[in-house]
Amino acid sequence: MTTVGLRAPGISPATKCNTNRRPQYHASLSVFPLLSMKIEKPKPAVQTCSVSTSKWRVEVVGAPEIKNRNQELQPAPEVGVAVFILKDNKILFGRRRSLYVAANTYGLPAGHLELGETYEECAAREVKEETGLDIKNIELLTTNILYHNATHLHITYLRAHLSYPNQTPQNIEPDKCEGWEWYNLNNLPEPMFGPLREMLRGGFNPFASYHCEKPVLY
Ligand SMILES: Nc1nc2c([nH]c(=O)n2[C@H]2C[C@H](O)[C@@H](COP(=O)(O)OP(=O)(O)OP(=O)(O)O)O2)c(=O)[nH]1
Repeated sequence: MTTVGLRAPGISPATKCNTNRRPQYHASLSVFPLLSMKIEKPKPAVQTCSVSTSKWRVEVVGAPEIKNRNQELQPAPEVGVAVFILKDNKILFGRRRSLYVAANTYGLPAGHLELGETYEECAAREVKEETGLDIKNIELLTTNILYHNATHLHITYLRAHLSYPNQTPQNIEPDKCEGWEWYNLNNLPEPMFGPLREMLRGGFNPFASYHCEKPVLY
């Protein structure tokens, strides 16, 4: 297991990320075809919930800092998404204005999950709200766990393509973002949101194929 240091702007000091996490979900029943024939899988009672299991899952360790603070704690972790929108060989980035986390850094369209939403639905909604773009082929990539001051974030990264290739991004929330631009993977904008930079500089390629399982919650 390799553990590397991670110091990210906007993220608590003395953070570390584990870049070699094992997938947390087991092989699907299709690995055992005979067995799977005998087991009648129950149908999901609720909508499928998707969880990424890629090796690029990053855990930014800072939990003690949060646990040891008795005040100002949030009642529960925040759950959100960030979306790599891919066009030809480019990715859409925007520079955030001064907000609490990720202030003044370049990042992806992102936002928090609303009650009852899947990650994919959240991705499509946040992208539309922030850029005006419609997206398709929405796929899970990985989840990062971040601790920042009193905040505990679970951010799932997805990727998607434009529904209509001629669409151009609009800066729909100018109070939050300076504007959106396409960047090549070998010419990424700086300063970039720390955990995102760690992934990309560490070799994560949002264009590549990754094996992401989609377990069903019953
Ligand atoms: N903007 C952005 N945030 C990211 C990225 N990666 C990542 O982990 N985050 C985290 C930090 C943010 O606190 C969190 C949610 O994004 P956000 O702060 O832009 O959310 P928002 O205000 O637009 O959304 P909402 O609360 O209105 O739903 O996601 C990224 O690439 N871009």
